[in-house]
Amino acid sequence: MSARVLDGVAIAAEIKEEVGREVRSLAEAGAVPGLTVVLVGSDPASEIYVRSKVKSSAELGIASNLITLGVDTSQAELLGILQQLNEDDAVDGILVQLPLPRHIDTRAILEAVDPLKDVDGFHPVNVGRLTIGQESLVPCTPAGVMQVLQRSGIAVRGRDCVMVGRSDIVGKPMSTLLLNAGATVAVCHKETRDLREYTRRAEILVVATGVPGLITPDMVAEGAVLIDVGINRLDRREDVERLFPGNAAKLAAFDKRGSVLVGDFAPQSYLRSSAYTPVPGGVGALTIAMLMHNTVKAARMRRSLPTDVLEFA
Ligand SMILES: NC(=O)C1=CN([C@@H]2O[C@H](COP(=O)(O)OP(=O)(O)OC[C@H]3O[C@@H](n4cnc5c(N)ncnc54)[C@H](OP(=O)(O)O)[C@@H]3O)[C@@H](O)[C@H]2O)C=CC1
Ligand SMILES: Nc1nc(=O)c2c([nH]1)NC[C@@H]1CN(c3ccc(C(=O)N[C@@H](CCC(=O)O)C(=O)O)cc3)C=[N+]21
Ligand SMILES: [Mg+2]
Repeated sequence: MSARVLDGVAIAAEIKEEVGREVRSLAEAGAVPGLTVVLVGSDPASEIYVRSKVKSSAELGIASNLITLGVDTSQAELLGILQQLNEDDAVDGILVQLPLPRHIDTRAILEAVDPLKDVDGFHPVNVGRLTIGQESLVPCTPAGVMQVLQRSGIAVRGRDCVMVGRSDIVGKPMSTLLLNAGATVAVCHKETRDLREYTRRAEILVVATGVPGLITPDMVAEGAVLIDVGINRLDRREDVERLFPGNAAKLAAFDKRGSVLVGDFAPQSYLRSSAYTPVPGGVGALTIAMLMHNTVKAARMRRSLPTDVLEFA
């Protein structure tokens, strides 16, 4: 079977186009949506992501603001900044980039963001609302996966879905969205005794573990849809050779940049699928598009404007 590549970049571009139209109509009504990103410390990966969020905002006409804080910022200082942002009427969306330095209690910070401005969808109020199927701000990566499925004509209702990973930011909200959409969902993790027993049964297999090449062809049902959320940077040539035997393009990419990005699926498993999301260029591209979507949604919610015009998450 020849597998279809689900082009995350193209789908993200389509969504950004739609969100851009919403931004312009809000701006005409005098309500330019505003997004503030808070970055504590200087993790290089976080700096890249944050820059790309600010750049996308600018492209769409969202007023973005980046607050960069030193790695020694105290939890109390960060809470004080969040309180100011919660009260600032020009700020529709607040995102605190994760991971935070170890001396800061991540949960305490996520709970300090006004749920109406919580564009990550990580506040317990939004988690709860999602669970009971009420309108909420939905975590960007899982919401992006639902967009990929929907816009690629892949039905979810009644299908057997397996989610590998149970984190609060990807695995759990992803399994909730699939369940709410009518799928039968199994959620697997490190303590799952026989992972293959589950993955082999999946018609739609979503994997977010951060383990490069975890899912091998023997773990995939013929014709399954594979959604690879994992983003792993390989910086040793022998790891690239092991995961991509005979793949000249990946090796060339490695030799050019000194590292490559890979997902959680061994590439040979794609051959058994009917469709799959590549890494890079798959789910990752959707995350930022959905952040832009959530910022506009937050702007509309806070002004009691209808959100159904853009309700696709
Ligand atoms: N595309 C995007 O936009 C995004 C991509 N990511 C990427 O997705 C991946 C996951 O992120 P995140 O959810 O934050 O990661 P976490 O580390 O928080 O969670 C990983 C999950 O995978 C499970 N897991 C790990 N190893 C195995 C294994 N060998 N077998 C079965 N389950 C396993 C863990 O199980 P247990 O709970 O038992 O420990 C855990 O539930 C990462 O690669 C990350 O970079 C993340 C966010 C956005
Ligand atoms: N509060 C918070 N919210 C987040 O949403 C959040 C976070 N913290 N911390 C880190 C993770 C990771 N994340 C990604 C964003 C964009 C890409 C992305 O654009 N990926 C592209 C390009 C990747 C590249 O070339 O480097 C791709 O996969 O094709 C990936 C991953 C958001 N996260
Ligand atoms: Mg912590």
